[in-house]
Amino acid sequence: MIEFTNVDKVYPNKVKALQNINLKVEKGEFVAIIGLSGAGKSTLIRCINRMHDITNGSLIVDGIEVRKLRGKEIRNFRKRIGMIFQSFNLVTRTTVLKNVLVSFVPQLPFWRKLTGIFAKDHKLKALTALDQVGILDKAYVRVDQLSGGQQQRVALARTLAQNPDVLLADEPIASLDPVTSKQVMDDFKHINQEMDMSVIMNIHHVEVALEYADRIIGVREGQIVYDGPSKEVTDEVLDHIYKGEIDEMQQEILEEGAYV
Ligand SMILES: Nc1ncnc2c1ncn2[C@@H]1O[C@H](COP(=O)(O)OP(=O)(O)OP(=O)(O)O)[C@@H](O)[C@H]1O
Repeated sequence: MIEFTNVDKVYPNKVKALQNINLKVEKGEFVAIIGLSGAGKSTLIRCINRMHDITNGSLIVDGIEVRKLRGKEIRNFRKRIGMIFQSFNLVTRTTVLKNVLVSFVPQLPFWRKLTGIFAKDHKLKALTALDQVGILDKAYVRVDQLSGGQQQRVALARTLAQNPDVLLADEPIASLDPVTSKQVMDDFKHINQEMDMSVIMNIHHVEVALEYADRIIGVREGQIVYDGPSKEVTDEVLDHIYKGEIDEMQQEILEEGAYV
């Protein structure tokens, strides 16, 4: 379980990215975080795995007070929290399997790091993860020969190989076409349901968020302005979350209209 209590995040440049966040996410939930660019979505997600430190309040993940972790504790904690990025972060000139195996490198003894020889059980875990996202047949293919969607699946497999409790995803479909986006979102849904893994995802595509997530969190100017089931998200709720943008769009339409 993830619990934010009165969390603020102020960056060193004094930007208040999060203000008084109160939020609980239970195991197995599929949560989408939506909101305007700059609303604080990435910051919110990145506090969970301690990529960013919170400034005030308390953030507890599976009973652990995240801000109190130090050194090795942070590394061990991060293994339990999978993170998927928009940009896949893969080594494209090598095979799919090696990219998944990379996730085990921090756990290897020095001689294995040096020789690049992976243990059998790591290979097995990596191949199982590739199977879970449906690209086992690509294990020995170079990553630069895969499509964008297949590359995102490799990134997903690399994260799954660590068997995390939670999957955080920061705009995972932002650079994908609609068909590929659907495949990747189906993967997330499948993992969420079959493996009972919580998914917390930042996403700009509102219609996709509503289709796949069970719960929507709307963020505006660093604050949660909606938290509820996807089914209950109405146009009024979306207006409230995206208020600034809609007002600006209306203004632009009106101004353009004046020139017609
Ligand atoms: N490392 C940083 N240092 C200083 N300010 C930052 C940093 N990262 C983000 N910010 C600021 O914090 C606010 C929230 O940013 P954040 O990236 O969390 O928003 P977002 O909703 O994820 O935006 P987008 O959808 O464009 O990715 C913005 O005003 C942003 O400029």
